[in-house]
Amino acid sequence: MQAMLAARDLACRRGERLLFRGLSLALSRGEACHVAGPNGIGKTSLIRILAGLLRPFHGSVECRASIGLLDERHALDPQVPLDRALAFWSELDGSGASLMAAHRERLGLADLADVPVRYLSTGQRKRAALARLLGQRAPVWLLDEPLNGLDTAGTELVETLIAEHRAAGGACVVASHQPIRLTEGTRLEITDFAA
Ligand SMILES: Nc1ncnc2c1ncn2[C@@H]1O[C@H](COP(=O)(O)OP(=O)(O)OP(=O)(O)O)[C@@H](O)[C@H]1O
Repeated sequence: MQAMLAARDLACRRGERLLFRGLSLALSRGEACHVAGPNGIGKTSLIRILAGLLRPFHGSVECRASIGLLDERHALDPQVPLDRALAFWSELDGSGASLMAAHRERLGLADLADVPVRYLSTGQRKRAALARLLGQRAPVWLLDEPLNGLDTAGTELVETLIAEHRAAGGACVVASHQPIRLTEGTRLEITDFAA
């Protein structure tokens, strides 16, 4: 099967430091990879390279589908109520108001539609970013620390959403220093590629 996302022989340099080298990965439909490693090893840097936001020092990335990126930058207008902040994206993504309302409900945000984004808690903001990710309907998910700020139920929900995404033919890379349940997923330890 042809890979949806393939990275070949990546090296990453930040400032004067070479973080990793010789790193390759390939994901086909339905596959997932947990990128693991301690703080500062280069997980976020790898996600940003895969997303096309950071140029690798060496190597290449090929992606045959659109990417949904979830990271610490939630890109939700802090000044407007949650439903308007999400509507901005659902209009751009063409996913429709009723579908976004269903995503809000699924993420446990139904009662927060009128609350300005700046008043949301850390976990609520993460849930809102996940609602936007669902609305985006991108086949390749790049999730950077998706469990940060989430309670136990939120963690289980993320694991379920990833499983559903894969079952629907999507692929997923998850960078997380926390354990995450990815059925039959692969694990990539960045320390194995430390320069
Ligand atoms: N723009 C930059 N210039 C120089 N160094 C940087 C830059 N951005 C990140 N770094 C350094 O690169 C290293 C890797 O950072 P990165 O955020 O990729 O790590 P991480 O594995 O995601 O860490 P964490 O688990 O703490 O989120 C860190 O030492 C960081 O200080």
